[in-house]
Amino acid sequence: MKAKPRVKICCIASLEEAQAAISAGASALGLVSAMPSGPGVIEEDVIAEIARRVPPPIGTFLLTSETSAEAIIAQQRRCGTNTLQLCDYVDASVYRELRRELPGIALVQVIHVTGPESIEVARAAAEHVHALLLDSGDTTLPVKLLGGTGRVHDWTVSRKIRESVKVPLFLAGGLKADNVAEAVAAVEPFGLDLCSSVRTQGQLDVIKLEIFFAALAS
Ligand SMILES: O=C(O)c1ccccc1NCC(=O)[C@H](O)[C@H](O)COP(=O)(O)O
Repeated sequence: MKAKPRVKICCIASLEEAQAAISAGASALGLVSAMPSGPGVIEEDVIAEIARRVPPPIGTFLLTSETSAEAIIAQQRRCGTNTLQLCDYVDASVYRELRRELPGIALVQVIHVTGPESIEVARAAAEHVHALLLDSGDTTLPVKLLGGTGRVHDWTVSRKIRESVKVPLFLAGGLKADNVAEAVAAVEPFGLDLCSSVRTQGQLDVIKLEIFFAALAS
């Protein structure tokens, strides 16, 4: 029997939400720093507090929209998370600088799956990072959409990406109890990432979390 994918609960807004997500079964937490758009942004001092208090081996992902090595390194040092999630695209030289300056910090590149052209983007990024996260944003809009869209993308493209890269892959974008089984069957990702579907009026909803984890387990 195949192992179930790990679950990352994103848009965590407080220590209480972090503890609720971990109790429900999350392996990793997403902590969203300044973004051009989206509902899940929190202050860096809150991110730092959560990162400090969460027990190992839970992944603490700092979501950043920064694209320069200098800015990303400074932000990771302020926040102290064990993982960096790059929500926008960066130059290859940035990955090299991050690896040199932040040894031990895992790098996860978000690929916004807009169509078959995303396969080559994913292949190139996979050479430099520890994992990819496939999401439904769009970096070409006048105000970039870098996540938290609640929208599903084309999972047949995601599947092709999974088959083209050697690094573990997280699937994100509109995942919920009703579609998680189909998503897992279609893509067979290492991990799942979700935000909107487990919230009610912006707050993490423990009942929705339970329903999601039960659907994944069934
Ligand atoms: O939620 C935000 O404000 C956000 C903004 C920009 C980048 C990422 C953001 N959210 C975190 C995530 O990565 C989401 O978990 C991911 O996009 C899936 O979200 P959803 O489709 O709502 O489940």
